[in-house]
Amino acid sequence: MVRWKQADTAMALHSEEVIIKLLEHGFEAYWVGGCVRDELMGRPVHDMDITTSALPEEVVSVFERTVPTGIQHGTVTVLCRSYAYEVTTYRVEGAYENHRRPAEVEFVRDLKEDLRRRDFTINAIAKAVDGMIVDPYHGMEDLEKGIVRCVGNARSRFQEDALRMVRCIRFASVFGFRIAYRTWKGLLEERDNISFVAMERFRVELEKLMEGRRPSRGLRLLHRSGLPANAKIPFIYKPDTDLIPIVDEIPMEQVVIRWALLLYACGLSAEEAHRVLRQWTFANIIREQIADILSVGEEVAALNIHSPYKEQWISIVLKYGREAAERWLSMAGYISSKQSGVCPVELLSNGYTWTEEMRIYRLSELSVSGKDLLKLTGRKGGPWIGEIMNKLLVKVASQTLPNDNETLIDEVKRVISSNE
Ligand SMILES: Nc1ccn([C@@H]2O[C@H](COP(=O)(O)OP(=O)(O)OP(=O)(O)O)[C@@H](O)[C@H]2O)c(=O)n1
Repeated sequence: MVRWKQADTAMALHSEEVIIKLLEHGFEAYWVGGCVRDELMGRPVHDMDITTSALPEEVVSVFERTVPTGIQHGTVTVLCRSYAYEVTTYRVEGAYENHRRPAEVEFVRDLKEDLRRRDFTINAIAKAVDGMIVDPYHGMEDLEKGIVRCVGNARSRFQEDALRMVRCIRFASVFGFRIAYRTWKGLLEERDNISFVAMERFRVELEKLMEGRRPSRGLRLLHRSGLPANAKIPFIYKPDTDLIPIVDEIPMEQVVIRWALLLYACGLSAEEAHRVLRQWTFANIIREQIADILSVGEEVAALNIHSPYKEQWISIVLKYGREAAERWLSMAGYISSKQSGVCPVELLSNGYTWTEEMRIYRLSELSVSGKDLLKLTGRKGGPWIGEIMNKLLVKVASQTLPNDNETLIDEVKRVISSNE
């Protein structure tokens, strides 16, 4: 059994079962692509792709549970226990349609030919079930030197699939690799074809780039490549702001804050950020999470220095939620190391504690209700109830008032009589 240090043990074990079964039926089969690359680099392996000499229908006949994912392009998904493996037949690719996918593929029986049609040398390494590495295009050497290099002619590789140009920059950025001269040259020569790539595919690469080690480098490379302009994507990157390098300092797990900081550094308001993120085809939920962080910042910028800071902060927390508020505090902390004035010092040092100390978040948690207010005042219902209840919520949440019925009724009386 081959030991995979970077892969989930069960995932590796079952993928090996798949390979062995293909071998038992007289076919060749290897692990290939990202899993081999990531294992060699000591990076976590997320999925394990298999390449085989078996034709798609032969793969289907060998396994009990398969899904014909992209059978005309040679890919069958093999289900083994709770794992799914993409098993792709050795192939070379015919003419490409719109620089996106080959109109037809030709299945071949030689692994080296299959590896030759792959994008980069570091992705063109195969691993056999006995652990032997097949690396005809010297991907291991490029891994060691830290180089992203196309297999063979760069222009041809980029013509086949224009997304590979963005992948090239993504790999360079995430791995901290440099791009081979001819590969970069080929990219610049082919960059117009990026317009054939769907925004969703571009965005997925952008997301991976932002989750990587040094997003600022990838953003700079993207800017220099001219790809975003050709893809007609609203690329908001500003090379001259000294805030962008801070994006790299934010932990990868907090990628939402990285995005918010990038958009902030490029001068976008929450509303503009929302629009750009929609054009980039981000899911609603992520879009809102990012824009909410910026909204918190906008509300902080508008705080009234003559009113109690704590209560004003708590009302922002209540409006956008604790997560967005704390994310903004974190982002403001990073920015403050480079730029003053983004957040009042009092808030920067106390914001987390104030937020942590909140005991209630919702009107329903107050010990008075709208009905109590109606009974107490004898007035007709209307928006005034919501206004008073919200004031009470802010005061209780920020611990200016205790959450007991008697105190809150007194406060209501005071507010009404003073017409606040
Ligand atoms: N445009 C592409 C996409 C993929 N590949 C080949 O298919 C493999 C698997 O592709 P994919 O799973 O999309 O990416 P990974 O290389 O595995 O990288 P990651 O998981 O980091 O996206 C790649 O390694 C590469 O050999 C390619 O040649 N051209």
